Amino acid sequence: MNSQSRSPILIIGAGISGLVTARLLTNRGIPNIVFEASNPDRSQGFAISLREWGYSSLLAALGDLPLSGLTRVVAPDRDLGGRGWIDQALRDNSTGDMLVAPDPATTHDIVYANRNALRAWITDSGEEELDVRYGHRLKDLWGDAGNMTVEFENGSKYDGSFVVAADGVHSTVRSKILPHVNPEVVPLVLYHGDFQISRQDFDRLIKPLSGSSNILGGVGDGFNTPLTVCKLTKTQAHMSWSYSRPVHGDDDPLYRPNATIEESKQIPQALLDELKLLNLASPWAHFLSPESVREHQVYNWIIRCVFMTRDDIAQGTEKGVVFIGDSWHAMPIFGGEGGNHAILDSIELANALADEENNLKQAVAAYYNGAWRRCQEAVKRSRQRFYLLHRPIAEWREMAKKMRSQ
Ligand SMILES: Cc1cc2nc3c(=O)[nH]c(=O)nc-3n(C[C@H](O)[C@H](O)[C@H](O)COP(=O)(O)OP(=O)(O)OC[C@H]3O[C@@H](n4cnc5c(N)ncnc54)[C@H](O)[C@@H]3O)c2cc1C
Repeated sequence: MNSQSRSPILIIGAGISGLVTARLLTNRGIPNIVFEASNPDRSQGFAISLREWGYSSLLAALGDLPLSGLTRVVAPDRDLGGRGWIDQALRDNSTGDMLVAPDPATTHDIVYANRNALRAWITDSGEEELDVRYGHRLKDLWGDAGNMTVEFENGSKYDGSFVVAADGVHSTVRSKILPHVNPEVVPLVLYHGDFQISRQDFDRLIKPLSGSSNILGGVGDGFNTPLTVCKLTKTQAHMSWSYSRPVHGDDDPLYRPNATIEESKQIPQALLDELKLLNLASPWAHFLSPESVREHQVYNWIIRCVFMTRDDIAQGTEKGVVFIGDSWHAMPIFGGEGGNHAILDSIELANALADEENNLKQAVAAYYNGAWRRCQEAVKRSRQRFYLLHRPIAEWREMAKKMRSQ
């Protein structure tokens, strides 16, 4: 059978996992179509960390591409010849002193990547163009393995052999076929602010502490305030800050698990009041002051975990669906792993589909057999990392003292 006459695999979602899957299937001549709810010009300016085990696997799967080809396109500091390096150091954000110094053995393990640029790089990493249909928000799906139909809010319908649910933590596919699987809100507070400053200000305020690192890590007494570079040019720095901490008691005004998207974009007075009391040193004090924050584009992330049983997965397979990325294992972002597992899922699924093209259910079972334990362990690790990163400052200082005396 030639690839034109085979029924396509229908991929819902053009995030990291959907695009990597589509790219790898397309490179292997397996027909597929990606459907994405948003428009092509959507912007997700912020960056994510790609770990060595994530980006190396991706480069290998794409045909042993060189790392330099990736960093040249996705590194936030690429315009200045940077490679998206981060030093993984943590500083006391009330003094600027180093608490956890960079470990020379691991400082090249992470590449920081601008999300928009990463999506474009994945899309372009092959000879044949990807078939991505933007403005297609999935409404419903039905059928069984080998014979699926998907319907979109714009009224269009498509037939295909199997559905790949790459539609993220709020997966419509999951809610349709496994409505009992609900994301669990993790009790933590996370605000994120986007802002731009001149290169002069960047060099004066941030660079003396960050050096060439694309993240300036800062921890306080049970809270975190990293400053991160999204894009650095000769004249401008597009930056973001995060402020995170565990939830305080039952009436925490900054914990709003039911906030709508619009509410999440508003800046609560309680946030400004709290930031004022943090006693931050420069440069954090400069960017996290109530006056500055009022000028920033602020977003309150509500962090959710998704957990599925083997039984859920088996039911999904019977209904002609395979899950990848956050749709089946969204995890707290503090491990910096979710996007990397989305990449590995996609690689492993594409390999399995290429090996067992005539038996899709078997291919999907082989994929889950490999991915299951990796993803469950990552969810656990990410939860633990949140608590480690938000420990009391006395513990951080004690740890720093011990490390210095070793
Ligand atoms: C603030 C933040 C920082 C993070 N930092 C890191 C990090 O440093 N390192 C890391 O590895 N991970 C990080 N993560 C996690 C990482 O972003 C996710 O794990 C990753 O994006 C998951 O990819 P995905 O393709 O599964 O889902 P997504 O990236 O969420 O993509 C899902 C896509 O599906 C589309 N979609 C949704 N519903 C529909 C529908 N009904 N019809 C059609 N399309 C639909 C969406 O528009 C979206 O494009 C971070 C997450 C956040 C929120």
